[in-house]
Amino acid sequence: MTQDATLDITALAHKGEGRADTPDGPVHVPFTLPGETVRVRREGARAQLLEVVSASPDRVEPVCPHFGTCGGCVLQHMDQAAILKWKREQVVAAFAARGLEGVEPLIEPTVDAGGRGRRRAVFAATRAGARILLGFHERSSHRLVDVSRCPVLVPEIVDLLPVLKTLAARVMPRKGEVTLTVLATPTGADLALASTAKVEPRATTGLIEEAMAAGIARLSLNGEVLVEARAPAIDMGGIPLVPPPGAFVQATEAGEEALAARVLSGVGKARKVADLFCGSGTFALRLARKATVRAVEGEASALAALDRAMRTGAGALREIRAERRDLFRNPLTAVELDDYGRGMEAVVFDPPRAGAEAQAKELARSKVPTVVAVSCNPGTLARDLRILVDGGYRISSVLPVDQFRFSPHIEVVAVLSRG
Ligand SMILES: C[S@@+](CC[C@H](N)C(=O)[O-])C[C@H]1O[C@@H](n2cnc3c(N)ncnc32)[C@H](O)[C@@H]1O
Repeated sequence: MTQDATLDITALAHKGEGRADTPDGPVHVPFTLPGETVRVRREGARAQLLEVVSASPDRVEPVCPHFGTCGGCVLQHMDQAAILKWKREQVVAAFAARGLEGVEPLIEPTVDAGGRGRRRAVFAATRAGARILLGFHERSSHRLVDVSRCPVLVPEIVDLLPVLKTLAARVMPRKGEVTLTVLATPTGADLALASTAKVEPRATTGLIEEAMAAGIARLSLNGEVLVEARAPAIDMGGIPLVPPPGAFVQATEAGEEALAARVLSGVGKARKVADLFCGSGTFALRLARKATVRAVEGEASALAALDRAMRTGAGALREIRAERRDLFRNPLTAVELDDYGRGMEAVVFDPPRAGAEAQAKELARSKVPTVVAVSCNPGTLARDLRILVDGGYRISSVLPVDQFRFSPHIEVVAVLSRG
């Protein structure tokens, strides 16, 4: 049952939605801010904003015409300095929930790492009658918002939007969507298409010609490279890396620099380092300039890319021993990490959102002097740090990094040591 109401927003919940605390429980209202009084249409624990009756001083004009419908951004109505402060508070709250309150003074101000914009984007495209829609899904919906501009992406990707639409049309299934993963690189875009459509050889030729005419560096379809006009290489601390099609890379260059700088300073003078969940070597390739590195990762294609980058940078790098391993089921054990006194001097881990609980338990039993934890999820990070602290580690610094402007996401690097 819907019902119109006037509510006072008391907090910004972790998904970036305003929250009103009412006698019958919390109500979440997207696009509102703490301190605001708002008129809403309420349905149970959620409500739709109708009018801001009294606005927060942190309220600003959104920069994008798609804001409000497009599910890509949730916080364009909030001043950037206030967003950075709120993101730090999310880390503080996650740590406090695990009994790590004493760490609060060590949590630094959030680094604004939006830089020139996100260099990697994942779009969906679908057919709507005679038109192709390309963009992001509406919030909590399968409907697509057809995006013509986007302030969070680097301009090179925005300029490609019309071409992406025509390329998507060529591989559009009768029903459903095409997924387009785009990475902007200095040599041109790396475009990875995923589609369930059966694509005839003639259509593939047209696809390749059109992509080449648009200056796309590499084009792949369902994981298979169709054409590579130029290697889509990105710089990893001076070493060129060609990531696998559609693979994970840090969202912004500025974000990667901020995370990598803290990883390197956290590791310090350690000369034997493990980089766990290493991907294609964002940290390993930088660490290997001064240390021998054991790089562990679950994805074979990421390790193959790391291997090629290692060979390219051979003269500048020490040994990187790369290993494919499922670190959830089979973490590096305390015995392996310590290797009877000849083991790791530092361990870096950067897991997916689920965190690295099994690995943290092994580290907690080890004698590794320094651990650097990188995370995109403060909740699982706090859980893993609790395990490390209970195992005798001391947290020495915590750096929140914001590379997802206007979103509730936050990355964190925590440095720990044991005496
Ligand atoms: C957040 S990414 C970090 C990658 C890398 N550190 C970087 O900055 O580019 C997480 C990585 O963990 C890997 N991964 C996910 N589950 C894994 C598992 N169970 N075992 C090992 N690696 C895993 C993913 O393939 C991905 O490369």
